[in-house]
Amino acid sequence: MTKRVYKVNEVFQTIQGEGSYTGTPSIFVRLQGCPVGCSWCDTKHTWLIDPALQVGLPEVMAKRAESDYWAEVTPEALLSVFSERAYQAKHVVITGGEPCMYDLVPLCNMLQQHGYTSQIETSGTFEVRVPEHSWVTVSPKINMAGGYQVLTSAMQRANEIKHPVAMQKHVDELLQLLQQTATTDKLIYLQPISQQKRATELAIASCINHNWRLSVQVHKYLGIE
Ligand SMILES: C[S@@+](CC[C@H](N)C(=O)[O-])C[C@H]1O[C@@H](n2cnc3c(N)ncnc32)[C@H](O)[C@@H]1O
Ligand SMILES: Nc1nc2[nH]cc(C(=O)O)c2c(=O)[nH]1
Ligand code: SF4
Ligand SMILES: [Mg+2]
Repeated sequence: MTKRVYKVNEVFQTIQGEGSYTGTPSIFVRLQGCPVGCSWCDTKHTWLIDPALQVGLPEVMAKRAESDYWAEVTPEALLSVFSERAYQAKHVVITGGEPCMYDLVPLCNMLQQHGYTSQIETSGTFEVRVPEHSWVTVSPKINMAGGYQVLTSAMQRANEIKHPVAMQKHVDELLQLLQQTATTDKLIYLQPISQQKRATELAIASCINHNWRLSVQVHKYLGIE
């Protein structure tokens, strides 16, 4: 039987700042662990699962800053926290770390049973184990140092593809991946890496050129989580 327990780094309510749900009040559940190793990753504190850094859910909920502490949490305990905190958002974004290291089916089904929609933010380097009703955002990490490859099945399951870019090489890699995986029917977003001016200009020009969409990490411009 699937073990219904997840290693959680943080839980918070904010506005979704990326992709097609941008602007949607959302509860973020950030899972611990990612082996992909993107040099520009903005959540490096989620990479390692250090057994010495396991704490309880109350300690995770009490965090005031990013840290690599994590807690083992069941879907039921997460729902209790949502109601204790009186969260109003009905959309739950499961991110990480790399959330697809986990079987997300029990969590997403439980959320749906309680009236929440779910969205997964994934690199597409693990099999995507989610129910059909979950919205899947694949942010492909092409030929990362760790040897991680984007799975064709993840590209096929995606509802949207959101590709971080800083250089023309990143745009070319995306074009090649879309061709290789015969991806023609997805929403495609380019997301400038770390709000750099040149990355943003490149993303704007490439979006216009290819008729893709722009995603600018709105939360970082607003200074919110
Ligand atoms: C931190 S990742 C976690 C989920 C999953 N590991 C992934 O990569 O999709 C969430 C999103 O942030 C993007 N991201 C991470 N660091 C970024 C940065 N410095 N600038 C722009 N986007 C970034 C990722 O590409 C991904 O779309
Ligand atoms: N506001 C907000 N929107 C986000 N969209 C994706 C995020 C992520 O880290 O996966 C993220 C995040 O960390 N904050
Ligand atoms: S796959 Fe996602 S969490 Fe992992 S290193 Fe890359 S951006 Fe960060
Ligand atoms: Mg983020």
